[in-house]
Amino acid sequence: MPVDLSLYLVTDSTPAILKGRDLCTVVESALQGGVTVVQYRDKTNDTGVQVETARKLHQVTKKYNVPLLINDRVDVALAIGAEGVHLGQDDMSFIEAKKLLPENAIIGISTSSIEEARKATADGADYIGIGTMFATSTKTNTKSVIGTAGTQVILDAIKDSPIGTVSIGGINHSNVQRVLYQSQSPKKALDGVAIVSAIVAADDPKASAEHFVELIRNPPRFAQVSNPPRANEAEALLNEVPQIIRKMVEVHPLVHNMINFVVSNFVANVALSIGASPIMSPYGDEATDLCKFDGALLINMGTLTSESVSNYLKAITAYNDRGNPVVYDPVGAAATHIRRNAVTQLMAGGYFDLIKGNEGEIRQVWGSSAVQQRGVDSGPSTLDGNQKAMLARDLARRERNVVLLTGATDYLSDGERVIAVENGHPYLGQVTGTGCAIGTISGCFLAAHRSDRLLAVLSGILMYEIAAENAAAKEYVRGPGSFVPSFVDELYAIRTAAANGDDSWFAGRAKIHEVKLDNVKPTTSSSLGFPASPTSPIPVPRQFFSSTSTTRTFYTNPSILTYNLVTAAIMAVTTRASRIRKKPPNVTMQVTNIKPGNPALFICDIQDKFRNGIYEFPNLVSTTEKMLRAASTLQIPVFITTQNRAKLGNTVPELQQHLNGPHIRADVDKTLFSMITPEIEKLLPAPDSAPLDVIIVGIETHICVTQTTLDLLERGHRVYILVDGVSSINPEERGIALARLRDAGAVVTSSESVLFEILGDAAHESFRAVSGLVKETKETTKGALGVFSKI
Ligand SMILES: Cc1ncc(COP(=O)(O)OP(=O)(O)O)c(N)n1
Ligand SMILES: Cc1nc(C(=O)O)sc1CCOP(=O)(O)O
Repeated sequence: MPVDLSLYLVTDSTPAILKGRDLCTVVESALQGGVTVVQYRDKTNDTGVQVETARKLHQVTKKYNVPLLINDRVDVALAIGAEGVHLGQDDMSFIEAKKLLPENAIIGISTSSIEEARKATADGADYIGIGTMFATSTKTNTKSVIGTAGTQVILDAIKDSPIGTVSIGGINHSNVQRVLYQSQSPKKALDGVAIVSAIVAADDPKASAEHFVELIRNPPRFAQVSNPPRANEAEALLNEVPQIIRKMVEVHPLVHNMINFVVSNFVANVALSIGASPIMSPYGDEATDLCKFDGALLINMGTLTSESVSNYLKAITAYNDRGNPVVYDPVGAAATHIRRNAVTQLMAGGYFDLIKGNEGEIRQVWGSSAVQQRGVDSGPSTLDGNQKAMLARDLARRERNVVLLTGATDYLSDGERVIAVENGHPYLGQVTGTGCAIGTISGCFLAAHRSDRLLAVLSGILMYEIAAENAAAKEYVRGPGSFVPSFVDELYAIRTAAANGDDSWFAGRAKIHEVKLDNVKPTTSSSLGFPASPTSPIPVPRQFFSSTSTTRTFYTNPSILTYNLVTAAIMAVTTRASRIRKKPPNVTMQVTNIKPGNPALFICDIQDKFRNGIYEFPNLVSTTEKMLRAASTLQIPVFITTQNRAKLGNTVPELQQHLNGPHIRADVDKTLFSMITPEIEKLLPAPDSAPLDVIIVGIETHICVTQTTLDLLERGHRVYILVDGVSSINPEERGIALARLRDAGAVVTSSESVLFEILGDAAHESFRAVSGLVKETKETTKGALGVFSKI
């Protein structure tokens, strides 16, 4: 039965959301506002009350000719003759529900991965709920937060099916248009959004629903129509650049900079010199007024503080709502946990017309957990030109915006066209703020010319980099110091020439070409949990200086640290262990000082049935519990297996309470001895991504732990076996297995040692929490080491 999913209301009877009001009254008000489907979701009342409430709700929904679906409970749906049900992955299966329900009943299934979506599609579900879009306090035990990027991947995977789709989780008036716009894959879009709190908790559910209807019907103000490709795109663009520069000078746009304090003055001068009007304001609330000048907003997170992200989000919302351009410069995106979290929050919190960064930053935004950035330097480049072009294109395609990946060659893409720019001068890489100023300049051009964002940003880059070349060529410029005033002068000179209609400064100067990627495979995601980046696992040093902002200065509060160019040592350690079963003695291993920079925790078969047989089982459980708690604090992905669960029982109850949360990536029952089952294999990073640092605990050391370790080493991952976290029935087997695995290339270490290696620094944001945990568990740690350290 075709159903209009566009505004799908999911009810909630908890006092925090319903606020003591009558559910039927709230739902009726929402129906008056335009809700198209209602799902009765009741997690608190018992069956009798649910049947009674559902019956009353049904009277209401029937008046509006809107289907009523029942969450989880096929029996309740049958009892009241509801139009259908919504089932989660742990509820009655689709097949069973189909047997019980009338032929034309609507059945929706919750999905959060490609596999679940494909299965629901193949089974014949009417629609899928795709979630969790954004973290939400309405439901805190959701499996994974997948955002627009994850949703897009799922939609793409089922693009050939007519199945209906709705997104759920954290959707409200300020993000609904972005959700619909950014999650759209080329061939399939969402059919609607499912909302709980933004309607049920609203003071006026009718007005809330009406507002949603209005927003859903219209594209966001920042939506772009893509321009048809032209035969000679680079040349066509170049023909337009001078007039775009003239336009920017005439418009005299306001550029609102939320920028790091180190470069603020320089950037303001650059903006003035090109004819724009800069304002530096880190105060989010001010954006409500500032956005009315219809200029651009720049978010540059170079000197992030504990208040920055909330201020940025306020400003982004104000500019997004007004449809004014927002530029994101994720300075030092991969450098620290704080910055990585900030990237996640900001990417989920708003729309960026342009994301601009060096290779390391753009890779972090793409989602690679492999990126290790030192300060805000890009770090050693691991991508060749085509790969950078592809990364810029694929990020722009995914986010439906424009991406500028800066470096000796800049790569600029709107998801279709990719333009490489080779202008600039090495002095730019020697002056603090020259990279940041590109973000500001781009904002000015985006504000002045909105119909083609790629052309706008390209015009800004060319003005900037040609000015740098002109400045460096002056005979009085002897180095970066004298370069700066000359550069500001040259920007001003181009602005003046442009204002006078003189384009001679531009003739023959632009060094750009279009990069054709027709035969290059897109950047792929091996799974939603581990978005792959097109990187090689072994970084190679960069050979050249940056022309723009590959290298930047690392600012931290309160002290300012400066790291210079790309001289950082490369911490590439190759673990090449061969699986002995397959390839006898040809084993090479050069691990010297590896650090678990990309950790994952593997918990192997800690099941009830083994409790009495395994040597020192309680000690093994206490170490595992500590590691699980630390994993939750540090958000380390966790993979769990059980061996033949039906026969040997579940993971022991002591650990169950720690097996929830988005960091729990898999809980798989297996018959294989190795944990690397097909399900888990699919969740591992793609072979061309950076390896994992897998920490293993569990049983038995010489069987499942051994085979898991060998499988991981064979795939190029690094493995850390915790002596105080693995055991066997015969204690002697432990020692033999650990010695063998160490020879094969694994690191045999202790839980405490690995935790402090992950922290690396007492200044780590989680240091207090983890050291507190270590202190709290010191007795059990001592007990475990007492029995397990004698290998
Ligand atoms: C439209 C829609 N999508 C997803 C869900 C979540 O359902 P489920 O996974 O069963 O979780 P609970 O709702 O039971 O907590 C939904 N209810 N509706
Ligand atoms: C019921 C539900 N299911 C989710 C999922 O991710 O499957 S999120 C969710 C709650 C959505 O509530 P709100 O609109 O208030 O954020």
